[in-house]
Amino acid sequence: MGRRELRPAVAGPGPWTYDEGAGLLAGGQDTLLPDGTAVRIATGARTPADTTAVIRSEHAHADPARRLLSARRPVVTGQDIRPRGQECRTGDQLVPAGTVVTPAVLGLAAAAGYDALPAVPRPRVDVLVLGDELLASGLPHDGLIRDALGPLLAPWLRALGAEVSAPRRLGDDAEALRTALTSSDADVIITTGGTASGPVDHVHPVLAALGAELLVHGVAVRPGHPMLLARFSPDGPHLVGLPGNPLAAVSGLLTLAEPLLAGLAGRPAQDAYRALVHADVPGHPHDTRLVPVVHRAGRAGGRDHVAPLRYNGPAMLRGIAAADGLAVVPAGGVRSGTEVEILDLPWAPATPWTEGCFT
Ligand SMILES: Nc1nc2c(c(=O)[nH]1)N[C@H]1C(S)=C(S)[C@@H](COP(=O)(O)OP(=O)(O)OC[C@H]3O[C@@H](n4cnc5c(N)ncnc54)[C@H](O)[C@@H]3O)O[C@H]1N2
Ligand code: MOO
Repeated sequence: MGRRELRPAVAGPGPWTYDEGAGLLAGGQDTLLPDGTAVRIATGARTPADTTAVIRSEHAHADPARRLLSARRPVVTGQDIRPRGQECRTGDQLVPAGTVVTPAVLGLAAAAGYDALPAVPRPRVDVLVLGDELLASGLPHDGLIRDALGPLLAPWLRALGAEVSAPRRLGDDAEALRTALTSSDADVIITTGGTASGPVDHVHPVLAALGAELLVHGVAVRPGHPMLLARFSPDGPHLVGLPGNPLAAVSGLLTLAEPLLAGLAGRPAQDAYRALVHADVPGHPHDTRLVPVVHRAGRAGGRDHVAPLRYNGPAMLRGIAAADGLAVVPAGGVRSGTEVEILDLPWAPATPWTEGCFT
């Protein structure tokens, strides 16, 4: 009983007699603890009925010769005994319907004894990257550029709760696109590029040939205005056509793909909120602009705000790579000190490395 790791469970006022050979382990049978006795007990083991308290080994003094245990400090009834049902009672609602099953929710469900949970599965997404000019590795050269969207989209879509297959690069090949669309068994197909009306822009012609219903055909947003949403039949699958310009694609990802995925997964879409913008932001003459921003804490009594970032052109990614949100800037632009709506990016607030060269 004198060894450090032992924690005696005691019944009634001390001192208590104990049996050196006895002990209770986690998962053991229920036992009794007569008044005036102690038994060593492992953390997590069920305390015997009538246990008054558990004493930490460092607060107990054992006399092996007399097989007598005493407490070095006052014992409070119930100390170190974790009662049953501390965080919930039978019939309590642990999480409301529609809750995202995070790792913590899974743990809570298991702790409460659930073996299965009714859940809406993650939407499955296929990503098709179009463009003959795209390289999968190495430095851009001879008019060929790196595919920036395959690497960006897959993890971003996973962060939005989707199950994503490895992006496929199809080039500018109408037949390959048609085959990929008709053979996909995903809930959502996301294409990049080919949304315009040039000779190798195959998205619209192929969708028309397949009889897809065009639900969104361009939006009044810059960058990203050629983005589109289509549906192959009333119960899906959906197709989100993202423009090829990388920041235009991000714009469609946040404003079309994200709410669609949330809807398919039975989740509410992102809560809109507004923040003070800390600089004049020029606007488009008639369309809304989405501008990468970073959140900043107000200094010296100033209010928290967002700062717009440079490198925000349709083909650019430096701004968004430093951002933690996109500001929704109405046509005509906003003056410094105006509140604007913010679309959050699905990761932690940006670190201050954006200071200086981006703002
Ligand atoms: N007649 C019109 N032409 C265009 C319009 C329009 O309204 N009418 N809108 C322009 C706008 S705005 C955009 S944005 C582009 C969208 O065109 P596409 O979706 O057909 O995109 P692409 O031509 O394939 O590519 C545009 C640009 O982006 C580069 N790109 C494409 N994919 C990637 C990728 N995976 N990684 C990096 N860069 C990529 C591509 O090389 C082009 O430079 O249409 C305008 N035209
Ligand atoms: O959508 Mo485009 O990116 O506005 O150039």
